[in-house]
Amino acid sequence: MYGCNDIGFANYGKDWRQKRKIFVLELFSPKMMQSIRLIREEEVTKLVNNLCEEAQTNTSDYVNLSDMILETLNSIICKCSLGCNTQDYRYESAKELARKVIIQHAVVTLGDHFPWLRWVDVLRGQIQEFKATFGAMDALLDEVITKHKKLRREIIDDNQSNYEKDFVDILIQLQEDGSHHYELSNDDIKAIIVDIFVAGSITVSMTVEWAMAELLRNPITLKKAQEEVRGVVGHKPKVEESDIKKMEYLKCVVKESLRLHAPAPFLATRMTGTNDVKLEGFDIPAKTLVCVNAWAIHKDGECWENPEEFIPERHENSKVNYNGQDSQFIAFGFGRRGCPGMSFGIDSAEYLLANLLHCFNWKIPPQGIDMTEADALLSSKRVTLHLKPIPLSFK
Ligand code: HEM
Repeated sequence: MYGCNDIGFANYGKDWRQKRKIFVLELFSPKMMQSIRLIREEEVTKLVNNLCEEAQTNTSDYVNLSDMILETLNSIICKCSLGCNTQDYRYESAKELARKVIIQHAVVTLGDHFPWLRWVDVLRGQIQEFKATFGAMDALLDEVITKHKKLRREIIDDNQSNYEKDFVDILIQLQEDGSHHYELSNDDIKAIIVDIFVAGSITVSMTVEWAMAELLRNPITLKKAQEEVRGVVGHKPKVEESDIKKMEYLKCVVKESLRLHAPAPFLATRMTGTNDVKLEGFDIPAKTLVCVNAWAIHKDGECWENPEEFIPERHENSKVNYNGQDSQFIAFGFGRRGCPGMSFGIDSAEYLLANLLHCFNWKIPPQGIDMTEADALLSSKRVTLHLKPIPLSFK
């Protein structure tokens, strides 16, 4: 999309550096993180309320928790990016399109492996489907940018400086001010927003989904995590963001979920430098494209004891952290290409999981939980997670 003019698919260079700088310094600045936190709290409260309602109205049914978590993340990302409220028709279309873009990004077609067989993808209608989704997303974002620019002019004319900005507002402001000595086109703005849609919601929702699945299969671990969360939150009906820093075990649960089920199993491909290198007995010629398999590294018996087992305790007092400096744990990648949405991703996963553990007890369906991974670019669950929520009373 947009000629790979985004962050995730762009080659190294000035363009990529500038966009990444904008992403980190402007969109996820400490000030923006504050308004993102409020949006997150609002959407997670909505999820908790919906689950309570489901539990009361459909007493015999198991809810599709995977879908409900993804819906919550999509709402958070759409609100942060476009700022539209739930009454706005664009909000629903944006959420639906974001869902389609995510699914289609993860599809590997025959033509991706064998470019001369691209015509088969055309015959199957896949290319037309991708183009239709891209066209609809592009048109929607054009409309969003036009409306935001109009509103911005009215706000400037009225001398109001203190209005709540979303990501599109910030990008338009940078475009008009020429900040960072960089000319941001409308296509650049759209490409950055699509990156956030694609990378921001499914990765986090998969982390929470796998964590819930693992916990429900490990009752002792579940009990330990729930006792910690409930001990910290007490009789309050929901978890506050500030509670999370006291939940050491919950943090280990999220980390272990990311180890065992890294949402992005393959990192961005890298090219080795201009010299040949020798690594672990292998000769790697200069300028070789290298594909790093985080999934395999996270399950390597030389790095991890009982690598296939879900053991959050292994992270207690461990020096291995998220920043990719320890090559055995690279869920967010490493180096200059490492994930710029890491803090947002971890905070969101921890906050969502804490609320699910605090507000409900959970029941597994009679057929159990299928832990098979889907065969795709993202290691999602092949079968969505269905559970029955049993709400707790905090009166
Ligand atoms: C649990 C959540 C997440 C995980 C596990 C994750 C994982 C990753 C990984 C493995 C990469 C490739 C890094 C590399 O090759 O070294 C990446 C890149 C990226 N991620 Fe994330 N991510 C998460 C959340 C997010 C969020 C919330 C956003 C945005 C809101 C985001 C935006 C990006 C972008 C833009 C890139 C491309 C960076 C570049 O190429 O310079 N990610 N992510």
